[in-house]
Amino acid sequence: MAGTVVFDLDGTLADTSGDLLAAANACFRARGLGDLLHPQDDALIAFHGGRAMLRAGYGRMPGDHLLPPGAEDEDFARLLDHYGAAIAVHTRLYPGVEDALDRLAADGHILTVCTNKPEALAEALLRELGIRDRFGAMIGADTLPVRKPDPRPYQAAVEQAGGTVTRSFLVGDTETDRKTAAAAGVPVALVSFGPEGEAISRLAPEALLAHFDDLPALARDWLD
Ligand SMILES: O=C(O)COP(=O)(O)O
Ligand SMILES: [Mg+2]
Repeated sequence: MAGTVVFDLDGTLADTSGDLLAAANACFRARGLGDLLHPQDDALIAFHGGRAMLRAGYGRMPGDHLLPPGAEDEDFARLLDHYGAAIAVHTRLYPGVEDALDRLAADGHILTVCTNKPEALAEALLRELGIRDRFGAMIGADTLPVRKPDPRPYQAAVEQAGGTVTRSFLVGDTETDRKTAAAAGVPVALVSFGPEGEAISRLAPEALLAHFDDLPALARDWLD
């Protein structure tokens, strides 16, 4: 019997770090701070989301630089504008994603997305990457009043795609994903091809995913 495979987006299906970091750096430049984040070395920060990037950059400002009140909210809005205007310039699917999605679908599994990216941006990116139609549903950060690690977006992603939570698992890349799966009572496979490599095992996922080629066998193990 088949089941449902739930995918995180940033850092899991696609390396979005280049475009995310470019959007954050545009905000810092607008404040005369220059590029505070490094387009390659800061991928791990990018995968923790827009506000995480802004806070990391602010932490690197010269000691005498003071931000006006409300700067983070203002910059976050600016970041989303920049990002939406250049969402798939550097962004690429990780190796083997499309083959793995083909094989999972051929094995009868339902595929769905649960991301903490705002829904409109996630929709746009999945379309740009040519994979939106592979997924039965897509729940973003603002689709529901709550976001991951609350289990409800996960549950909605499974149920809107026609699946059952008890026969599902999450593929993700961060502690947020680890906590979401635990809250939903399902296993998580964390990718070990990201910036943290195998050190991601510190989060004690039920499995590490070293390459998308390994996912169909894992799905058979866990869901059949
Ligand atoms: O934008 C974020 O906060 C992270 O997005 P993700 O949940 O797809 O990794
Ligand atoms: Mg992620």
